[in-house]
Amino acid sequence: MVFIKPLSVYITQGTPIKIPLGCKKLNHEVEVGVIIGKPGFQITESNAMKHIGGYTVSLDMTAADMLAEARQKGLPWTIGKGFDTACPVGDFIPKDRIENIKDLGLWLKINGEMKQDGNTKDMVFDVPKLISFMSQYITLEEGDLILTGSPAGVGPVKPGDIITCGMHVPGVAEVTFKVE
Ligand SMILES: O=C([O-])CC(=O)C(=O)O
Ligand SMILES: [Mg+2]
Repeated sequence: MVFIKPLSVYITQGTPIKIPLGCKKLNHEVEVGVIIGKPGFQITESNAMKHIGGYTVSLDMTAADMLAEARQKGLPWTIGKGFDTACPVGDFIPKDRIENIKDLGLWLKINGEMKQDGNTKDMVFDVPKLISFMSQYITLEEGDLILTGSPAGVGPVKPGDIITCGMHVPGVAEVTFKVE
């Protein structure tokens, strides 16, 4: 199952995360962001890594109550996943800085308290599989950003919270966002 966020909803550090109108449960989901470096259609799993340009620490911010309602009614996820500021991203991490994308630790803290601490080795579908699957249907373009699913510990944020997140990789800077 894949969904799309509008291009206009991604933000970088310095811009606060805003709770969408009427949302009563805004969840954090830290995810590895994969940035496409070389376009492709119907990419095989064995060729998938060649299409990656780099990575970023990403947040799949989710209006969980609105998403739950849409899910229950069988309606699209557009607002629950695609409201303004729903896709905070960190700096570009060149591909060669990540030794093994299948064994990469990522974490998220709220106000200094660890909430998510996972590893890509626990992913249901690994990164090459995700790239291959999506590209069977959608041409991937240079600069496309694929969020890859969140580890355990997803939960709500509230106004004033400071979210920090990062990867367990020496030299990869942590990312900070404020919730407004
Ligand atoms: O919100 C969801 O149910 C799905 C999702 O984005 C994730 O698991 O990362
Ligand atoms: Mg997610």
